[in-house]
Amino acid sequence: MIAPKSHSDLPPFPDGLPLAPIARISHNKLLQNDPEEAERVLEACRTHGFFYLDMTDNDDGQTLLGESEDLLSLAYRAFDCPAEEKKKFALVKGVSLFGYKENGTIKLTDPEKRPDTTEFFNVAKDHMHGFAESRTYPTDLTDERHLFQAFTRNAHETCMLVLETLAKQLKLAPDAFANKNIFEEPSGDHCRLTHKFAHHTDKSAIGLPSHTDFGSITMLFNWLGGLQIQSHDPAKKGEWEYVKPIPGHAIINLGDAMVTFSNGLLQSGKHRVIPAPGEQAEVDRYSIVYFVRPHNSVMMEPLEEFKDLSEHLKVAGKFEPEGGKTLTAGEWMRQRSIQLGS
Ligand SMILES: O=C(O)CCC(=O)C(=O)O
Ligand SMILES: [Fe+2]
Repeated sequence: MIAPKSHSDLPPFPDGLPLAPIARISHNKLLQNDPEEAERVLEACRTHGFFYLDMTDNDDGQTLLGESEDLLSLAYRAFDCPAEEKKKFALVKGVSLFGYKENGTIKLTDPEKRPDTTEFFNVAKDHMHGFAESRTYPTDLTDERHLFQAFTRNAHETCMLVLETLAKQLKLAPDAFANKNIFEEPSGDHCRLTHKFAHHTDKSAIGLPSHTDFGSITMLFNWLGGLQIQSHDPAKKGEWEYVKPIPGHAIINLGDAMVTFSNGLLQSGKHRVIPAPGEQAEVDRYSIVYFVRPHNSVMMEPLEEFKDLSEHLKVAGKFEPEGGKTLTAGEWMRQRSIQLGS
């Protein structure tokens, strides 16, 4: 294991690579209801479905940054144990999204059938808060229950600020999206710790194959490059561009559930993880992710206000619910997780 000890130990992100031109949004301005910043959030979510959130400019943001660093240290410890130990906590595909996913799994929709080089621990918000009966997790993780509780609550709140901003910009009730993602209701919300091995003998392997997240909104903290999204510039359409990590900034992206709720007005950006560029490729890569997913009883259909948009747009992932009927979020998540292989 080649784990960095802090930001200052990390090799630099090289110059001269194609960077995704995604907006930098101020968390503080969103908290202050700044109308121009709100407009920029809507624009980002109608185009890339991705933006940076500057968390350095207010106390809540600083708290979350601190918690993400604490979870990074925890991730170093949690993954640094024998594979056999970690596999005792394996998630069961099609049954539950929560638990350990080893590297080397293959996404069913990946045309090239490449194995991935990333292992995960998916830790359910409901298990950490006692909103649902918990599965087992390694004691390294359960010993940090309070950290998971604080991080998931704060990350959820920040994600709800984004959803409220979008709802207001779209002239909906402020809670039109937030009320589909109620913190205390059973849902697929979880914190994911990821670890990508620096060196891999299988040259066909990829960090994470291209995908869209399938929940409502994702908040991501990473420290090394490798994350890429596809360009929206018509001249470069489909070309992959790096989302360079910026210290003190989270990366926010929308998932397919928001595409469904908005009937295609809002976008879920396709993304993937490849080996970190330049010297960064020599270091194991970790990320800390919080996924907000609609709570299990929500119907996966457009909001009333968007039902008559002339054309019903399909979600970005090639996902069609079985039988074409409207699913509850619980069933939708189950079907998507089987397809994703994670
Ligand atoms: O690690 C990253 O930068 C992205 C992770 C990701 O896309 C995911 O876990 O869905
Ligand atoms: Fe993702």
